[in-house]
Amino acid sequence: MSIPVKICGLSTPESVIAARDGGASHLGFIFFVKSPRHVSPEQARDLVALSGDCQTVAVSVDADDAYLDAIVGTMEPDLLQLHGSESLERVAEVKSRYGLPVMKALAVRGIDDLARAQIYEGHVDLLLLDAKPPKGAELPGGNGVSFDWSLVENLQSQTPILLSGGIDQSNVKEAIALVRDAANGLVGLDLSSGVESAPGVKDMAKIAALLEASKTGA
Ligand SMILES: O=C(O)c1ccccc1NCC(=O)[C@H](O)[C@H](O)COP(=O)(O)O
Repeated sequence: MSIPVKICGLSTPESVIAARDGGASHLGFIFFVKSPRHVSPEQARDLVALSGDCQTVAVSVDADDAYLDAIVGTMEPDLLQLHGSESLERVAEVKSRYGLPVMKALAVRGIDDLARAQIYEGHVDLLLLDAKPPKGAELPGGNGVSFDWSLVENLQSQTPILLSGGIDQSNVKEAIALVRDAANGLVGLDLSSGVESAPGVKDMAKIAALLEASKTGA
């Protein structure tokens, strides 16, 4: 049985097509200028035109209304991923302003970070558990590092969760097994660097291989 997989940081038609045809459930587009994966709302709109049946996700970091207005109005995403330190109040504002489902990303290093995830329960449509960025990192996500996945055993969430951070060919089998065995809310995976040949450069063969693994678990 295949599990939902979001491929994030797509910025070219080739990579969108590879993710779409490989069976990705969600396609993520990054709106964060410091990221090598950053796209403009207009670029995202053109890429979304190739997205087929995939859910399209606009990833922003503590964005203000003006920027979100431009993103939503131009690209028309299916889902908003908030990858900064957005409060519950800000999440509620965003949900009501755009009428779109919201996925809140949370940075995890230790057990206390998972406790914070519970705060968003019932207020967001999806949660994404990502690794805390390494010291000095410029990006809040897309760093290719994992957190200790054994921590998710402590989780009990009614809100569906995507597992993220440093998933690649070397550990995807373990990640899939975690999702398949989970009775705690984990429903799928999210990844970016693990299907790249260099930061921001997606590798079509890696995308195809990872998505194939998500179907077979092998
Ligand atoms: O990927 C980025 O460059 C990025 C920049 C700013 C905010 C979020 C970002 N990525 C969000 C994602 O959903 C990534 O897929 C997630 O962090 C996992 O990335 P990776 O560890 O590289 O698989």
